[in-house]
Amino acid sequence: MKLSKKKKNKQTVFCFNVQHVLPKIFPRKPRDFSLPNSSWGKEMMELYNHYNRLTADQSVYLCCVSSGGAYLSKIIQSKARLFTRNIRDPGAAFEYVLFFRQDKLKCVCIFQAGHLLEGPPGHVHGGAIATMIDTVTGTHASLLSAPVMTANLNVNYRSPIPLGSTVLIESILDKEDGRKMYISCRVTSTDGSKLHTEATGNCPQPGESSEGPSHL
Ligand SMILES: CCCCCCCCCC(=O)SCCNC(=O)CCNC(=O)[C@H](O)C(C)(C)COP(=O)(O)OP(=O)(O)OC[C@H]1O[C@@H](n2cnc3c(N)ncnc32)[C@H](O)[C@@H]1OP(=O)(O)O
Repeated sequence: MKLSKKKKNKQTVFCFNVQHVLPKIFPRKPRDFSLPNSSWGKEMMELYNHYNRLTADQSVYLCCVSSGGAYLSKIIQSKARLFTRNIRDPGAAFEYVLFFRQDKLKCVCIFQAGHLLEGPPGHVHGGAIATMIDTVTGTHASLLSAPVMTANLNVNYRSPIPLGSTVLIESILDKEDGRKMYISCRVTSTDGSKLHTEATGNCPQPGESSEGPSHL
């Protein structure tokens, strides 16, 4: 898989952009969702600025995963959106920005959970948390190797995440075994003092005979 690095708004951007990689499959114009918007709270902005500064030394990259697409019918293709980016109202759902720390082979995601992600009253839905974990681990494994599919994801919810709050989602590579990447992930408060969720996942590159995204 080809990844490109480019300078953008003084950031070094690790452009994990399906539009760039797969122009035939994802033909629509990409849109960058990783830039700050008016919905971002103070914590989200401070953390973004912190990691953004680190991009200057080229060991940290901002990962832009923007609009997606589909390889099915033209109708689906024209309507498809990357799940985590499909609600256009800023701040309503998944506000996140993902950085890849090449120095530590680690991904750090700053995630602000919007009001449409409610599960238990006042707190974030477990499926929304798993979605973000899957996004981080899947992107991480793909950056380290080639496009992967999540085969297995184990999630342990340790403490609820208040709706509207900002959390850190950090993933590390535990083990690589052939085309399987074992990634673990922790969701914590931004100061790291509170553990919200832990997860482990196995993300293999699909085999040639797989129905998975050999198209990726
Ligand atoms: C580009 C934008 C990116 C944005 C980031 C978003 C990331 C989102 C990630 C996802 O949500 S992916 C969608 C959810 N996942 C799926 O739909 C996957 C469905 N499953 C499959 O397509 C296939 O089962 C899969 C590609 C995962 C594997 O099929 P293959 O035919 O390629 O391989 P195979 O079945 O031989 O398994 C490969 C290895 O993985 C192991 N494996 C397979 N399924 C497993 C499982 N469930 N648990 C543990 N290990 C598993 C399997 O044992 C084997 O180990 P060994 O090589 O040691 O023999």
